[in-house]
Amino acid sequence: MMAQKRVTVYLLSGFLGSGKTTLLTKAIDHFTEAGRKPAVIMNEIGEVNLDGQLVANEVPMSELLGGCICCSSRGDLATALHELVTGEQPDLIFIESTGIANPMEIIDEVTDASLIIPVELKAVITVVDAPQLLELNRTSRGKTYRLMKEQIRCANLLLLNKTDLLTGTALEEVDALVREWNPYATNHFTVFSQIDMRLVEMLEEEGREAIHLLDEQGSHDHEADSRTSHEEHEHEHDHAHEHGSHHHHSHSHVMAYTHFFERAVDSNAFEEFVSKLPQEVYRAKGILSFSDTSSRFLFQYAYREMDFVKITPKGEVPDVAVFIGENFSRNAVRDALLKLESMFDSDTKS
Ligand SMILES: Nc1nc2c(ncn2[C@@H]2O[C@H](COP(=O)(O)OP(=O)(O)OP(=O)(O)O)[C@@H](O)[C@H]2O)c(=O)[nH]1
Repeated sequence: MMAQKRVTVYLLSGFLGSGKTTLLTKAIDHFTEAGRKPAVIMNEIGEVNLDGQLVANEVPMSELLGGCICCSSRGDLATALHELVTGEQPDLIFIESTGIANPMEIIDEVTDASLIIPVELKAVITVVDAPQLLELNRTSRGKTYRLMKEQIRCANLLLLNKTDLLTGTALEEVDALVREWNPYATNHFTVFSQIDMRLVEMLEEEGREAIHLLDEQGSHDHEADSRTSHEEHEHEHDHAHEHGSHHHHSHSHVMAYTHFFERAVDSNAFEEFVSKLPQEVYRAKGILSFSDTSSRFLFQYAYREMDFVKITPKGEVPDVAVFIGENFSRNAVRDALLKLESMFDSDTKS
């Protein structure tokens, strides 16, 4: 069966007060004007949603208040996603996490949800409070600093925000620091989170192999999606530095690839594929039908261990697997899975 249309999910990450809500309101305006329907999941540590006041009333919004998504009971976020998708049929959903959230936990929860709800996490956008990061880097390097590092590391797109408060050399310093932590994302200096929203649109297109959106304008330099070797990255990285470019685009820093199976695959062949996953893929999960078993299985993979549990999903759930990692080739994983699917051309069980 063809996979049903998925609602794009973007995770907005960044420390307290970095400029996430400022970005969110701009993104909502942009997508609404472009004729698309955005929805929002707001997570606040406090009991009231103040940021929500800044979002236009007609934008469907789900509020998770009184705690951080990453520590609250698992399932709240999935419930919110489910309600928005079924009740509002949005085209895209922005999740604004609290500034203290560990993004990996949220990525994990959204990708878990994507196994049973038609959503797909397309990218993590992290807003960095550039002056604060610089300050912490020079002084304490404590817990906040480490959290900011986590938020930066898992981003596909990085906004180095509040640059109006920094001088030229400080900008270079913060840019170098962030690049060291995450050479694969694109960095953009921003004031009041002002960026070209086509960069956000491009993240959505990426999964569909349409990565040349901005290339048509001739203004940006993209690496091909299939470039995966470390050397090439290093080269590109150095190259970008030589030219002092702040537009280092890399599309291999994929934090999630979602594969929808069109047919059942052989269980042994699948196991072998999983055992050979590159080590950059550190997490995977899925719901699968195998050509050689009668039951469906929930598949889990973490720290190079895999696990299969028989399940009977409730409702219509497609065969799907999500791969999470840093800097792995989405194409390589996809091609290997397509090959598994075509192993038994006569077997069309789904
Ligand atoms: N000077 C300066 N202030 C900014 C910039 N971007 C945002 N701000 C201000 O910083 C404050 C926090 O911005 P928000 O967008 O609410 O930040 P947030 O990340 O959503 O904050 P939390 O929801 O508390 O995590 C607001 O007063 C913004 O007006 C910037 O580029 N420069």
